[in-house]
Amino acid sequence: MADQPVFLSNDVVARFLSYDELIPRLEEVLGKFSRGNSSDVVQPVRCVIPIHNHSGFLGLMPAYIAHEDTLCTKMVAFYRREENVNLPSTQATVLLFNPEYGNVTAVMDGLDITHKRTAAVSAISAKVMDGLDITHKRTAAVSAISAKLLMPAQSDVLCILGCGHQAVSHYEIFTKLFSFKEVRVCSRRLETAERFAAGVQGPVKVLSSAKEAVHGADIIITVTNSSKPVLFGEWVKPGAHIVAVGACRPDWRELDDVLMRDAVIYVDSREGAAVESGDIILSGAEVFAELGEVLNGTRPALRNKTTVFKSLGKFFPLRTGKIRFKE
Ligand SMILES: NC(=O)C1=CN([C@@H]2O[C@H](COP(=O)(O)OP(=O)(O)OC[C@H]3O[C@@H](n4cnc5c(N)ncnc54)[C@H](O)[C@@H]3O)[C@@H](O)[C@H]2O)C=CC1
Ligand SMILES: O=C(O)C1=NCCCC1
Repeated sequence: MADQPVFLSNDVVARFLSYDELIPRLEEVLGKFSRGNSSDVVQPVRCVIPIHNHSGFLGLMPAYIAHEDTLCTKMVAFYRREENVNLPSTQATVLLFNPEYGNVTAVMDGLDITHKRTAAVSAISAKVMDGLDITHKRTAAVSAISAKLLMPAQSDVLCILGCGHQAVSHYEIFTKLFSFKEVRVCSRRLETAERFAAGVQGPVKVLSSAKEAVHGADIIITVTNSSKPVLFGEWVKPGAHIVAVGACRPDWRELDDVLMRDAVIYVDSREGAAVESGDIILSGAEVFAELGEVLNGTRPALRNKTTVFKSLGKFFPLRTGKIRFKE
């Protein structure tokens, strides 16, 4: 008879999630996923149901990695919240299974508990920064992989549009991995951007207009919960790299048609993009490659062109070998 599953709170999970380990791990899984032989890394397009009464969605994200026998699923609820609503914008839980017996061995908090309590109003508290969770770290790490592959060789200016939770993890990893001369932020409300700037550890310039914020930027990260474009092709410096993290529903946008038409489009999963990305579906843009294909060397990284990485969220890097459970 199997033991009860263990519960791993965010602070325990966080100990296993250093960016130094996350990045190579995610590169490995992204590459395997894109190999075409789907029997090794199996990750179907997530199943998402609307939570009509609360303007939210629940996504189920199962994954099996055959060569290391890892079976898990993430369950994520996400909402488009107004900033003054004291409710979380994302909640996530990860279940880890014994693949042979099918029993659950671990339940992992996918979001920091402090974050859950304080989200929205004091979203960018120092505590959130200390306890960045699976969802925030994984998403930012994949974005950093896209930047490693696709941002211009000389990238001096980083701009982040949106100043919520993902902005924090993206700021953290991008300033850790790369050296920018200037980091700019802009959010829907000036006070949110100012609170962000006061909370992060490092220099950042707050701008009140997105157009001014992105002017001349070499890399632009959109981490908003907007359903309408926040970034327009005519503002973007030719050759820039855009990491588009929000707009994970087929009728939501962050990028306009001009940008989607003029840029070379990379995704985490072609299949997922065709079903979930409003920026791709509604603009009719063609996907050029998956990040995994670039990592595998089967598609090129066109660094000299304007590139967009449309992130949708996949590939959580759990490995049972790292955490030992009694079964
Ligand atoms: N691609 C992926 O793997 C993942 C995507 N997401 C998505 O990323 C987005 C951001 O997530 P969180 O940071 O957790 O959300 P959040 O709710 O904490 O922050 C959203 C931010 O966007 C800003 N914003 C909204 N409209 C804007 C506009 N027009 N211009 C500038 N800023 C604007 C808000 O002011 C807020 O600061 C959400 O859409 C979320 O669903 C979240 C997790 C993973
Ligand atoms: O991968 C995730 O986690 C999420 N993806 C899209 C929306 C919210 C969370």
